[in-house]
Amino acid sequence: AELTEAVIKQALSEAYQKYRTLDEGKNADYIPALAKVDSDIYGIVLVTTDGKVYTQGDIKSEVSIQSISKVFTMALVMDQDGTQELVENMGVDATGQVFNSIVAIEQYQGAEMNPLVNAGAITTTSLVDGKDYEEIWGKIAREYDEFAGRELTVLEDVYKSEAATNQRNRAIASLMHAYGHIDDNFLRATDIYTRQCSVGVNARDLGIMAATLANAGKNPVTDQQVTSAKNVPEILAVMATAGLYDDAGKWLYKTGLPAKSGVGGGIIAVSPGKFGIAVISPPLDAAGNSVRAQKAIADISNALGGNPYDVSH
Ligand SMILES: NC(=O)CC[C@H](N)C(=O)O
Repeated sequence: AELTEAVIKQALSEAYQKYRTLDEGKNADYIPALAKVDSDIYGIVLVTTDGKVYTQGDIKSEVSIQSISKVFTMALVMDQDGTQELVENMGVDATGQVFNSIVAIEQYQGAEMNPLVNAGAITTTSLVDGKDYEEIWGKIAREYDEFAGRELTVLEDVYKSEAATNQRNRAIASLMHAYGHIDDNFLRATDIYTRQCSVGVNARDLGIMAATLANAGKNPVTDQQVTSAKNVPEILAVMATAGLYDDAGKWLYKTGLPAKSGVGGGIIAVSPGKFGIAVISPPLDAAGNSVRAQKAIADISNALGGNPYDVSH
């Protein structure tokens, strides 16, 4: 199908209606504040690489970005240090394990994994240069703002709730320190990581962030080059192999799209050169991926010929 306005609107509206009453999955509850988020929030946003924004449902409610943030800190570190740094530190391979796996760290002493699982992500955050917490946080926050095209804020209740209950992530950071991947500031890195996960985003923000990746690192709404174009194929490769954790294979099989989920209920997906798409819906499946978001994105992308491996249309 050609990507006309009518075709896009139709695909969004069909997927929105089809899954509105779906009653599967449940909110993440290992971070207490997430259990309290309204499970009925449901919004879909598709942004084309020429900057047109299409929306359905709730595009105002903010949820915490959670693991989707990992993609944008990865981009920041690639711009700072070049693209080899991460490969040499924690690697760019799927773990086949849950996102906060300790087994995956033990297996190769913190190597042979990737920046999109907790161990690799906290390590990536630890690599952002800066003289103190404030300077490092400022760089991360600015990067996210530029991807979204507006100033985002931290959801302080989510931050406090996770900071009080993130013993497991502190253990992960400590192990990554023990294996020489993170320096002595591993607890500060964990705290900054927790803060980055608590940034509030609505479906529109996530759609624009995804479209910036679809558009070679240039935000198609603000026209700002946010990250170097040469980083993007490498970021998308890691999203394809590990963006939906241990279900990344199933997802890629169905859609062909590099994507990233977060336990706040958001998923972004990228059809390179065509569009970015995002859905927010908090109830998750057992792997920690939004149930409605996976279904809606798969339907919409397949209706629009978004799968880069499918050249039959
Ligand atoms: N998968 C996720 O979204 C996890 C992010 C969450 N902040 C954690 O570290 O556990």
